[in-house]
Amino acid sequence: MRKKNVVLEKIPVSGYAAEGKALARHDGKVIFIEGGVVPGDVVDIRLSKNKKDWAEGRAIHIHTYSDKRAEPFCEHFGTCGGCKWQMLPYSLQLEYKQQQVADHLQRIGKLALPAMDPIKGSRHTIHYRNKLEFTFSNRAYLTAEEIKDNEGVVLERNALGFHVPKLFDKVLDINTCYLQEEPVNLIKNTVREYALAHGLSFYDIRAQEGWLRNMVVRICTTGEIMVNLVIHHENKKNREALLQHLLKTVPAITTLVYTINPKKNDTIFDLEPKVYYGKGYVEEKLEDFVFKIGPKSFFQTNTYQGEVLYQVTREFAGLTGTEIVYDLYCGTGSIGIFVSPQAKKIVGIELIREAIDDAKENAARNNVQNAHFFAGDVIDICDDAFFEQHGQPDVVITDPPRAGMHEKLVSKLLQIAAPKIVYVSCNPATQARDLALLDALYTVEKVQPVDMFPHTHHIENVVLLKKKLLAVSH
Ligand SMILES: C[S@@+](CC[C@H](N)C(=O)[O-])C[C@H]1O[C@@H](n2cnc3c(N)ncnc32)[C@H](O)[C@@H]1O
Repeated sequence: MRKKNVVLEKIPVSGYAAEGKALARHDGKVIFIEGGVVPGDVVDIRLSKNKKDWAEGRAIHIHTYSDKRAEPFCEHFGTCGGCKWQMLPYSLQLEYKQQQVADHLQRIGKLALPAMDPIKGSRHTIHYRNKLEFTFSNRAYLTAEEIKDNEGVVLERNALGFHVPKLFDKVLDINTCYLQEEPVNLIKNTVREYALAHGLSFYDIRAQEGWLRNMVVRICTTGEIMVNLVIHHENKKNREALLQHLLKTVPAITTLVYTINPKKNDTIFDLEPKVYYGKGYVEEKLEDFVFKIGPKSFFQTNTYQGEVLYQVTREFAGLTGTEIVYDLYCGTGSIGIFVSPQAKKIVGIELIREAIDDAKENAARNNVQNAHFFAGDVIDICDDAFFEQHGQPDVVITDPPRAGMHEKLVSKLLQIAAPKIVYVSCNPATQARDLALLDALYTVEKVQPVDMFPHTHHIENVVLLKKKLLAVSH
């Protein structure tokens, strides 16, 4: 019998597998390990799954620390769910990500790979995000040490920070976060201190009550800053006092909005943010294109690497000005708009209607006249009549969500048989699965991973597919 809850002792960690889990081999099995370990560490692992060929578990003790380790820079490392790879030097993070992409394409996709260029690392390894969402909670997460060191002391249980992984009702109070540039920490700490000093209630997710719920901060490379404060119900006096105090303390804020959310869930997409100060949106730049980002708009969260990603996509598309380009899963149309000067026509398709409204507005703001955007499910929209009406694509750019492309869309792409497909993916595993299906008609010509999220295991990967020259039998 293969027992669970077995502890394997003194196992050397050898590498990384998917989803940021570390990897070891023992007794003919592959062991996937959680718990922030690094290749070169020697660890004890408590197994939670134990199958014939593989097992899964958590490192419970480190006997020997790898000489590959780096010193984590954040005081919240280990508890916070973000930046989980701080214990790895950035050069090694990139090496493992590159390896992951190659492994997925070869193992899942069973593909012969062209020589891969090295992953494009991020110019900024901290302060690279333009958007963060902080959560207010009256159930602060306290570490075992905090509880032990403060015996008999009543600890502050109101927190403004991030959800702790796997604990839906616990929020880690964040002091300094390195994901966004200043003055974002000043904004967060100003709001928290004011709320505590004035007895404003922090949300209780279990009881579904409390006034302050979330705060979303966007900081752009243009210098513009937007804060969206999400409150449970209107309280004009408290709201105005808090927002005025915030503006006075942080005059760099260019627009301040608030959203009233009395619902059980946190999504604000079905709510109307109200502008308290400024124009109600911010503007972000990618090369010479300017994008309007409202409180509900989607935009690549790492602007610097978003630009690099789009440059790779444009280079792979190899446009000459004569091509009809389909931009599938186009979001707010940013890829299509970015490549539009080099194309004859852009056809963008996206499920979310509001994103398509933004795409149209962004096209108009940038004086792009050859881009056309359509709201709906790619599977429903991409039928023969649609291609007939808008033209057969010379290049298809596809950028699906983590789940990858629907099989029906893959079949349609095989039927349409555009000369080139540029596949942008935030999940190399589903990308590899889709590429295996496309292999019937396409060859992988180029592979370029781009690191959008330093200190995390997340990988973005761009693949250029070219239609095979199939032998014609007479
Ligand atoms: C990874 S994002 C791509 C965004 C965009 N290309 C960009 O660079 O900003 C994936 C997009 O696919 C959209 N989406 C998801 N399922 C879809 C579907 N079935 N049909 C059309 N769009 C879909 C999502 O709303 C999301 O905007």
